[in-house]
This record gives sequence, structure tokens and C-alpha cells, in this order.
Amino acid sequence: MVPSLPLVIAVDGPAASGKGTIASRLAQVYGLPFLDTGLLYRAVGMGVLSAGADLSDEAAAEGVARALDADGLSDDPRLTTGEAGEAASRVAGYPGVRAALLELQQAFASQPGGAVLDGRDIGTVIAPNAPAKLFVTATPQVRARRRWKQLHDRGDAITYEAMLADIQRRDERDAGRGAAPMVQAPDAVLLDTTEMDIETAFDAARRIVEAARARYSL
Ligand SMILES: Nc1ncnc2c1ncn2[C@@H]1O[C@H](COP(=O)(O)OP(=O)(O)O)[C@@H](O)[C@H]1O
Ligand SMILES: Nc1ccn([C@@H]2O[C@H](COP(=O)(O)OP(=O)(O)O)[C@@H](O)[C@H]2O)c(=O)n1
Repeated sequence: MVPSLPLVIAVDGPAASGKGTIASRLAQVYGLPFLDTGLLYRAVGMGVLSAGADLSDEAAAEGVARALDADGLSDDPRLTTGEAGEAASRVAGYPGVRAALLELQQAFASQPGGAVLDGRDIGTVIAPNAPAKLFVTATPQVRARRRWKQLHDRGDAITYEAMLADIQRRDERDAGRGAAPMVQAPDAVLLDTTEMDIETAFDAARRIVEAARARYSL
């Protein structure tokens, strides 16, 4: 009997497109471990700042990335702030930082039963052979509205205009960098959630994964 491929689901896309919401729900439904890889870059960015170093200091960022303890990151509220997102996208451009985080992510993606990972380069660099790949997007205006509401609901005073500028700056940096830029993998399915609520987007994502499972008999 031919052994079946592990179900690895790669979910990429820009900030506040809904990829994390979709990826964590897919992980629940399929009973797979889930890694939000953005948290790793957020932890490195905040680690640089906590050490009193500058985000332009590539060697300091690489040092923080090499020493990173990835356990418990999802419980740290400082990592979900706008400051952490901005710091993450600064350090994410350094090849040494990306190299330092590569092995951990690839090990996570290689678990025998499969895994779900979300980020910017999962389908292109971390798990290029993943049988199911989604590239989740939405217009910058809709993404800024979603992220603004998320931060506003927990007391952050940021304006919508500042949020939109933030999202656009991060999109440009993430798509324009030389090291593992944010780009849709050629074999990823595009899911534009601009006009979708969470349930509709999740249902569409699940259909994409079901089609991949049928294609690979998983
Ligand atoms: N389709 C959607 N419609 C409305 N709000 C959404 C949708 N998808 C996600 N959200 C909300 O938008 C915010 C950002 O979603 P998240 O999944 O964290 O995005 P990402 O991981 O792409 O940055 C969250 O508050 C989430 O509940
Ligand atoms: N696989 C990844 C994940 C995140 N990142 C970087 O980390 C930043 C924060 O990622 P995130 O996924 O937590 O951000 P949001 O999309 O949730 O706003 C991004 O803007 C990227 O610069 C990356 O380069 N590669």
C-alpha cells in the first residue's frame, strides 16, 4: 500500500486577511497541530526592543532569533499589539533571522500526522510540498477595518486612518523584501475574503482543503 502524504495545510496572506482565524479553525476541524508563524517574528521584534537594541541592528535581531524559545508565545499579550506587528515586519526582512527560524518551522510542518501553519512564506519556503495551500487576502481597507476593530475592542486608541497606513506600509515591506517575500505560491488557491464573513470564509477554506484531500487521497 502506498503511504498517504501527511495533511499539511499552508495558509499565507497579508495582515488581517483572516488567515489566522481560518488556519486555527482548520486545525481544530482536522485535529492537527497549529503554528502561527507570525508570532515567532513578533517575538523576535519585541525581543530586540526589550534588549534595548535598535530594529535596524540585524546582528542583534539574528541573535534574538537564534535564542528564541517558541513555547508559550500565544499567551503573551504584548505580541498581538500593533507595535509588535511593525517590529516583526522590520526584523522579518533579515535573511539571518529567517534562517534562524527556518528549522523550527520546518520541523513543525514535518510532524507525521500533518500540521497547519499560517504566515507569509509557508507555501513557498517552509512547506513547499504541502498538499493544501491557501493564499487568503482582502482589500487593504477591509483588512484595516478588521484589525482596527480588533484592537479598538480591547482598548487600543488607534484611528482607522493610522491602521490603514500601517497595513499598507507592512504589505509593501513584506511583499518587497528580497528574503522570502510575501507572494502567492503558484499552486496555492486564492481566497479573497473581502465580501465574506468569518463563517463564509471558513466554509470556502474547508472546501479548498477537501478538494486537496480528494486530489491526493488524504
Ligand atoms: N471574514 C471576516 N470577516 C470579518 N472579520 C474577520 C474575518 N476574518 C477575520 N476577521 C477578524 O479580523 C481580525 C483579524 O483576523 P486574523 O485571523 O487575526 O487575521 P490575520 O491572521 O490574517 O492577521 C480578527 O478580529 C478576526 O476576528
Ligand atoms: N511566515 C511569516 C510570518 C510573519 N512574517 C512577518 O511577521 C509580521 C507579523 O506577522 P503576523 O502574521 O503576526 O501579522 P498579522 O498578519 O497577524 O498582522 C509580518 O508583517 C511579516 O513581516 C513573515 O515574514 N513570515
